[in-house]
Amino acid sequence: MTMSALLNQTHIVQAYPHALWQHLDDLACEALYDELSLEHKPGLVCPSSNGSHTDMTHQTFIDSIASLKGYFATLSQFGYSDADFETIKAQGIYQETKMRTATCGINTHKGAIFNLGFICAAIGRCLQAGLPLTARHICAQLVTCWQVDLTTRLTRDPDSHGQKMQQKYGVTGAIEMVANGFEVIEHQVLPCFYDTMQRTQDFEKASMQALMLLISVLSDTNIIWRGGMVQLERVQQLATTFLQAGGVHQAYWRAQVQDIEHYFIEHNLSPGGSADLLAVTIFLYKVEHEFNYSL
Ligand SMILES: CC(C)(COP(=O)(O)OP(=O)(O)OC[C@H]1O[C@@H](n2cnc3c(N)ncnc32)[C@H](O[C@H]2O[C@H](COP(=O)(O)OP(=O)(O)OP(=O)(O)O)[C@@H](O)[C@H]2O)[C@@H]1O)[C@@H](O)C(=O)NCCC(=O)NCCS
Ligand SMILES: Nc1ncnc2[nH]cnc12
Repeated sequence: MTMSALLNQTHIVQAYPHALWQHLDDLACEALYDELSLEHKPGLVCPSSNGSHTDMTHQTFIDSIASLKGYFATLSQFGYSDADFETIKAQGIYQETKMRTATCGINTHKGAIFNLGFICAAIGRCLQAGLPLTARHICAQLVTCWQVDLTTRLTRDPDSHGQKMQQKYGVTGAIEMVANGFEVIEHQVLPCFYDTMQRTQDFEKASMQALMLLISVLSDTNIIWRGGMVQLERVQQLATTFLQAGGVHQAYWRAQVQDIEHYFIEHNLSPGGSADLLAVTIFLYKVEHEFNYSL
């Protein structure tokens, strides 16, 4: 980021704070919408398919995203004003209740409320500290400000699917992902997204390549919940094979993605954690892009 862009960023937060929080809120909701709009996501809800889900549709997700509007602005402001961990947590819990009201009780974006919420709080911290809004700085702020709180002060629900899978198989899940500052996104998935964008200029391809990379490396507790470790390893292998063969850079990549999609549906699997982290990747891309080049 150039010095003039950094000055602009500081100037904007001081001169137009509400416009900035609103802009971040819009970008986060857009990222969720981009994730939802991507077709042929294996096992996930897409515009033309409910994937492996019987209780939610594309409209359920649209309603869910609508219920999230404003939350990301609030979390960014909380980060900027150095709100304490309990305040951030209470807002996340409140937002989960709003989401469930909007979706008639269905869990659409529980993971995203947590992941993207903390990313926004970290963006607020960066703005307060005068740091450029890059993935590196945002992820570093997360670790510095909240790693200890996340690992020691967040009450774990022994009945959640994620915690049950951690107890049973010793895998890490959503809490560790945030507490470790989204290491896998900063160092692998976001660079993969940029690389694919640069090579193809195609947002759909970049999103699919990033999603497949996420599926290949993540201990996605949604997959484990429905299919155990055996299915987690199988789908990680399917995604790895796809990427090693060239991923979306192959001529017939769509046919291969559809084969993977069929496998997920046949085995009733859904990579909900990977979907959330695709939205996080897209959001970081949008933030880096907007704040480094547009201001
Ligand atoms: C802090 C919590 C997120 C605690 O999480 P916990 O460890 O208790 O696990 P879960 O409650 O099971 O939820 C975690 C959600 O995170 C996503 N996820 C899964 N694996 C990973 C991973 N490795 N890394 C990051 N994120 C991951 C995933 O969310 C998505 O899937 C949900 C849809 O799933 P669906 O297939 O419908 O599954 P279910 O309805 O659960 O079951 P079936 O249909 O299969 O029967 C959807 O939410 C996606 O977003 C996991 O679900 C949090 O629970 C918590 O404590 N919240 C309270 C608020 C709070 O403290 N907030 C902090 C401040 S913001
Ligand atoms: N598109 C999607 N389908 C199912 N679960 C999800 N969790 C987050 N996004 C999802």
